Amino acid sequence: MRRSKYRSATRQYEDRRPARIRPGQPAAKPSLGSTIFHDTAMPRAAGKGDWDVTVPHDATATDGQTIRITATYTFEAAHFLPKVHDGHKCRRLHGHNYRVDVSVAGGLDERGFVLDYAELDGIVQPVIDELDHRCLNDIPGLENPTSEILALWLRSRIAAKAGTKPMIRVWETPRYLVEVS
Ligand SMILES: Nc1nc2c(c(=O)[nH]1)N=C([C@H](O)[C@H](O)COP(=O)(O)OP(=O)(O)OP(=O)(O)O)CN2
Repeated sequence: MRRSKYRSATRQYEDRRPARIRPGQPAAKPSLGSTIFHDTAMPRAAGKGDWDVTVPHDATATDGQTIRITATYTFEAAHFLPKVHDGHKCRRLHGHNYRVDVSVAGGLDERGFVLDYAELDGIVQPVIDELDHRCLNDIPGLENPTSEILALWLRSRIAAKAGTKPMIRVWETPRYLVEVS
C-alpha cells in the first residue's frame, strides 16, 4: 500500500518537474499565499489530511531575507607549506582529510529552490575530484596551498562554472576553518 502511494506521488512529481534552471537565473515569482508543495507520499497526521506547505508571503526573498543553501564535500590530499620557516612542521609533506562547505545564496525559483542540491553537486564535485588524493602543491595555483589560498582557488573555480560567487569554507582539520565570501 505504502509503495504504490509512493510510486503514484513520484509520477506526479515527475509530471510537474520544471525545466532545468541555470544558477543565477532570475527567480520566478509565485503569487502570495500560493501552495508550493503537496506530496501524497508524505505521512499524514491522523485526521488532518494531506500536508500542504503554504507560502506565508512572497517566496522570492525580495524583502531583505537571505536564503543560502550549503553542501559539504570531503577529500583527502597531501601538501606542504613552502613559505613557512624551516622548523615549522607544516613545511614537511603531510596530509589532511579536508572538508569543504559550499554555499550559494539567492532568490527562489519556481521549484522553491535557490538551486537544486544535485545541480550544485554537478558543479562542485568535479572540482573536488581534481584535488582528491593529490599533492596539492602540484596543482597550478596551489603551489603554496594554505587553507586560505585553497579557499580562494575553490571559490574562483566554482564561480566560473556556476555563474555566481559562492561562499567557501575549508576545514583543514576539525578545529581549523577558513571562510571566504
Ligand atoms: N592560517 C593558516 N595557518 C596554518 C595553515 C593554514 O593553511 N592557514 N596550515 C597549517 C598546516 O597545514 C598544518 O598542518 C595545520 O594542521 P596542524 O597544525 O597539523 O593541526 P593538527 O590538528 O593536525 O595538529 P596536531 O596537533 O598535530 O594533530 C598550519 N597553520
